[in-house]
Parts: sequence; C-alpha cells; structure tokens
Amino acid sequence: MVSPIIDVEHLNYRYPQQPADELTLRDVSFSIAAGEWVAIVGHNGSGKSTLAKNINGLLAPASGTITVDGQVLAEDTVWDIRRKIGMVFQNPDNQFVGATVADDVAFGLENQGVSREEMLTRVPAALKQVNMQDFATREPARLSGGQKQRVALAGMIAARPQILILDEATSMLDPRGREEVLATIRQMKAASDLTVLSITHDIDEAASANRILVVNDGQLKEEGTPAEIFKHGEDLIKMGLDMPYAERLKAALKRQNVQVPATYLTEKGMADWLWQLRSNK
Ligand SMILES: Nc1ncnc2c1ncn2[C@@H]1O[C@H](COP(=O)(O)OP(=O)(O)OP(=O)(O)O)[C@@H](O)[C@H]1O
Repeated sequence: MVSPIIDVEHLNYRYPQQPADELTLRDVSFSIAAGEWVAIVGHNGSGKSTLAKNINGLLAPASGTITVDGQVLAEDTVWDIRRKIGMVFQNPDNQFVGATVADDVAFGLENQGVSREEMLTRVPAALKQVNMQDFATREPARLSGGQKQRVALAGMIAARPQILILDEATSMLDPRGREEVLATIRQMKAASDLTVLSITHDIDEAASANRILVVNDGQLKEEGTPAEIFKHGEDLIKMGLDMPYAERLKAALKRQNVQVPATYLTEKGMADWLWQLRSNK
C-alpha cells in the first residue's frame, strides 16, 4: 500500500467505567492510504464511533498505536493531527458554536488562521455546495436535523481537511439529500487528495467506498472491496448493513428457484443478467 495516511496498530480501548477485563475495541489494526475512501460498517454498539474518536484523539487508547500522516498520536501531537481531520457526527447539535449558520461555517477557518477575505469566498461556496446558501444568516439551533447535518458538512468543506471522518453524517438526510452530499464529497475528493472514512449503515454510501471494514463486537472482522463484501448476500444484515437492491432481488429470485449468479452484481450487472435470462427463454 502507498504511504498510509492512517495506520492503526493493535488498538485496544476501554471506557473508564468499564471493568478491567472488558474492552470496547480489541486488537484493531488497519491502514488507510491517502486518497482512499473507506467505509466502516457494523451493528449498533460494535465500536465504530469509539474507533473514530480514537483516531482523532478524542479518546485515548488503553494500548496500541495510531499514526496519522506520519505522526504518532500522543498528547503533544493531538492538536496537529486534529487540524488535519474534519469530523462530522450523526447528531450535529453538539457541534454548533456560531450564532448564525455562516459564523458557524467560518469558525473552523478562524481557528486555522484563514484570512477574512478568503473566508468571504470559502463560506458561501461551502454553503452552496450543500444547498444551504439561503440560510447563511439563520440560527443553527432552529434548523431541521437534515439542515444541521448540511451545515456541519459545509464547515468541513470550507476547512478543507486532509481527512474527513463521517460518523453517520448523512443519516438525517432523505435519499436525495444523501446523494447530493455524497456527490459533494466525491467532488471534494476529485479536487484534492482527500481521504474519507465513513461510518455508515447506508448501503449506497458503503458502495461509494474503495474499501469496507466490518467491525463486530469491538473487533475488525473483515475488510474488502464493496464487491467482495456485498457477495455475502443475506449475511450482510448480520454485519449491520442493508442489502443492496440487486442482492435483495437475487435472494427473492432464488426463493422462486431461479438460478442466480453467485457473484455480486451491481444494478447494471443485474439488469444485463435479467435481459440475458429473458432472451435465453
Ligand atoms: N461514553 C461512553 N461511556 C461508556 N460506554 C460507552 C460510551 N460510548 C459508547 N459506549 C459503549 O461502547 C460500545 C461501542 O459504542 P460505539 O458508539 O462506539 O458503537 P457504534 O458501533 O458507533 O454504534 P452506533 O452505530 O450505535 O453509533 C457500546 O457498547 C456503547 O454502549
């Protein structure tokens, strides 16, 4: 793998109130290359958010090493590392600091020492990218859940981090809003060497990734490309993922005793196969 931007080695994590013989994360190791988009999937409570919070130093591991962009995470490197990582959580309520939407988006830039002139370009552009340009002077607290998620994302877009960690960050959006946000992230990736780590239950978001990591009960159980992971068919539900539409259709056809291909099919692949099936009759 070319120069990993995130390297996690034998990470163990225990919450302070946990008994000494219990761990929330157990011996988790993986690497992410710069510019990769990796999805982390798994059941509720499997430890995904805990993992994300360890990576940006919000939580400190019991043991193990986390290296971000060549720096080993420790007390004296945590602020440097955090500047490189943008993080958007499921519940954006806890993330607002500005009196208005525009102030809030600008806040991270102020911390980075971005000039006022530059802010006047970046803030409206970021709000436009998430379709919130008409809300610049509104109070963040009065927005809907989906709108708050968009504003939190705009803050990240404006700050241009090297690494973006999305923790169920599109969960409050409707399918169209989610697709728009994913398209924005794809654009950000195309424009820079952005690395994306997305914790998600959404199959389309996972399908957008280069690689999927499956976390179960605090351990990394599996990793592979979306095609490799989606081959699990109905077992995907056990992994905390929905099934892609093509896999659900395959399962339904199998129940009707139709011989279906064992390999994973994209929607296009499924459409082609269905045509072929029809013309073979
Ligand atoms: N602040 C905390 N103190 C103690 N235990 C916690 C804390 N936060 C999470 N946990 C526990 O750690 C485990 C992992 O939680 P975590 O939030 O990392 O899971 P998750 O996979 O992100 O779940 P979800 O999909 O619901 O967000 C759970 O058993 C949870 O109850």
